[in-house]
Amino acid sequence: MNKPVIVALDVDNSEKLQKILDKLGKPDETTIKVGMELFYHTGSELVKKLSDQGYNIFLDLKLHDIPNTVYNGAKQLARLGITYTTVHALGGSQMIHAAKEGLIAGTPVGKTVPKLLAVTELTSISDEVLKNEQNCSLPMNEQVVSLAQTAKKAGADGVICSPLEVRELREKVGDDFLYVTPGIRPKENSSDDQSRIATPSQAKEFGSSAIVVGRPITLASDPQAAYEAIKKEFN
Ligand SMILES: O=c1ccn([C@@H]2O[C@H](COP(=O)(O)O)[C@@H](O)[C@H]2O)c(=O)[nH]1
Repeated sequence: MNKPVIVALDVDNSEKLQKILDKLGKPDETTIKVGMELFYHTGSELVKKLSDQGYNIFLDLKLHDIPNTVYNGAKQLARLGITYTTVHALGGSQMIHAAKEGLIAGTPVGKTVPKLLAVTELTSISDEVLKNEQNCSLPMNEQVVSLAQTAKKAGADGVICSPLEVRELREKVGDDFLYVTPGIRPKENSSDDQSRIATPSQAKEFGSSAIVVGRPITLASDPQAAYEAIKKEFN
């Protein structure tokens, strides 16, 4: 089976959303990511609607709060028919565990519990920012491994990381864990807010379980051709 290319639908209205969805093919073969922009604009009703249409939904709200608040938030998200959701691993093991428990408690009987992915270091964070702004004494790869180990012990199903870290993560954290990787740029010399980037074929070579791609598809002159090319390169 093909590994998912998750399309990040970072748009601010339903018309733009529909235009992109029309290019992506059958809902039950498509995984879409609803992030802050779309969710804050349209709310949970849209997520339920997309789920009812058959899309696999990655709801990426990156919860990060005290464990009790995250438990109750995750419990609400589990009612929306989503496949994946996210927390920040930096929230700590108790918070990650609370998110998982909230998802279990909120999932309707007979439905599958959404997979919990913990964001390690955002793919926009560079080595310099990690050291000089986060004052982290570990190099990026060790910091990401450490956060992934914490997330796994706390009950997460996987992590969000850069493809550049997946090989080491598979060795040190295991293959029984999901490595979902944004920071995908089809051209190696891209320069934008992403920092730890890789091409779809590098992500495949390094062992990403799934890739998350936004602007290289949504801003392409032909989004359908861009999506198909990325799927081909990753699988
Ligand atoms: O570390 C992270 C965590 C999440 N993201 C999200 O992925 C997409 C990437 O979009 P592009 O347009 O391909 O850069 C975006 O929705 C982010 O919120 C991430 O990039 N890095």
